[in-house]
Amino acid sequence: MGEFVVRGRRRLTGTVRVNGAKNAALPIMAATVLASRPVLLHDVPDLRDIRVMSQVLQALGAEVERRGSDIFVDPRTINNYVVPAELMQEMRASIFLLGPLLARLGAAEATQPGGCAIGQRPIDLHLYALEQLGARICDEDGRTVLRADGLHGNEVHFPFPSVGATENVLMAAAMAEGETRIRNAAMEPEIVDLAQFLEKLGATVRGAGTPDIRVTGNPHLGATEHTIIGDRIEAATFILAVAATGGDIVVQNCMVDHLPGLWTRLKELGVMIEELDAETVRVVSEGVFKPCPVSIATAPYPGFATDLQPQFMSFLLQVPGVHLITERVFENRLGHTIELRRLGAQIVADQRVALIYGGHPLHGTVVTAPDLRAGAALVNAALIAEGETVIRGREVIERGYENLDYRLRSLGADIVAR
Ligand SMILES: CC(=O)N[C@H]1[C@@H](OP(=O)(O)OP(=O)(O)OC[C@H]2O[C@@H](n3ccc(=O)[nH]c3=O)[C@H](O)[C@@H]2O)O[C@H](CO)[C@@H](O)[C@@H]1O
Ligand SMILES: C=C(OP(=O)(O)O)C(=O)O
Repeated sequence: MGEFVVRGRRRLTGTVRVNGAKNAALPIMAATVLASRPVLLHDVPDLRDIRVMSQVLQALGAEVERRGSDIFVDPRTINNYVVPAELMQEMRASIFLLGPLLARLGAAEATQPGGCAIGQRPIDLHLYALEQLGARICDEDGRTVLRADGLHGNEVHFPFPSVGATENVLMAAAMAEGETRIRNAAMEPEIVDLAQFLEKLGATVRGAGTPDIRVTGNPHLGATEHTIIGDRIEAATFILAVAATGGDIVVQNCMVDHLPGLWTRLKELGVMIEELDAETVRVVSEGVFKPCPVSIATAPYPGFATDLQPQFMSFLLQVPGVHLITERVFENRLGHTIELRRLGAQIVADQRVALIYGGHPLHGTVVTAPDLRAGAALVNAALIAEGETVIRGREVIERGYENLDYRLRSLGADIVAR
């Protein structure tokens, strides 16, 4: 198991460019199954999940090649509808293959997906949505098997705006006959990016980014090139790091509109955020805050992103006051509170709610990343802690952050990977 070693209390200065978003790239890579000719994707981060998705596509019969920060996919040779069980276990995003495979080959077969252990994460909404489009679903020895004699547009009404289920049905609907209406759809920027990719392939998608999406399918989707949007969670992780440590950084390829809840809260606390242009921000912070209680609750977009909740908690450790964080999206996403306490953080938590007593000094120790964003939160906390912190489980963090140590070092942090 690899680790990061951080010596904290360094001011961060310089410029960092945000990579393409993992959570936009993964569904778009799955959607290449729908294309009838080769697809070129730009700005795809080189992360383990992306490599696993490439392996899945290859196992299905596609030709996949990384060319620098691009990924080339030739889906013409896809002829297998079974997602290998060992690759399914590697990541949650393998479930994205169900919709595209069903649409293209009339069948899809998969086992339960893996991914971060932050809750039960069932796939019932994915299956419900695909069933509405004509899938027949059965369970065969723990494998979920879907079959369809052609998909047909229909109404899909989600009881909860699941990001992954919205993406899965969007992809299936892009090739289905007729119109699909998705009600209570997820509105995340990654959904909009997927919809734009599907439009470039030849589907008609209206309303992506709102709760009411209409898709008119096209059985003969073509080919395209597409640049993946900047990763809003990665951008915010860097911004919260400098807000807490103090410093002055410029963040490039940062979609200002994609982080609605964060700006107001940071500005209220005295962090200066200057929009240099639509994709570049300058963040200046003293790293010293007046007492100010903060309360946030995570929610689907445009609410406060659950993928930022752990990093925001680390930041609040630097702000004097009693703060409240409520995790509403996943039922088990406060695992970092135990590890943050090892660093001296004063936090009281149950499964969904945490009270953070901010403004107390942190001191370096050995901690373990329980999941991806929790691991990023530990790195950020180590940046403000006195002395040396060892963060075990580097691979877990590198699922979502490419070259994190190198990029933080370039901003002046004392961090090494080993
Ligand atoms: C690869 C990717 O893009 N991952 C993101 C995606 O995950 P993912 O697509 O898995 O997240 P969902 O929006 O589907 O899940 C949200 C909630 O719905 C529940 N649920 C979901 C599907 C289902 O069929 N049944 C069900 O009950 C989940 O258990 C969870 O409690 O959105 C999450 C919420 O913003 C983010 O934290 C993840 O980083
Ligand atoms: C939880 C995440 O990813 P996944 O859904 O792939 O587990 C994440 O990106 O924070």
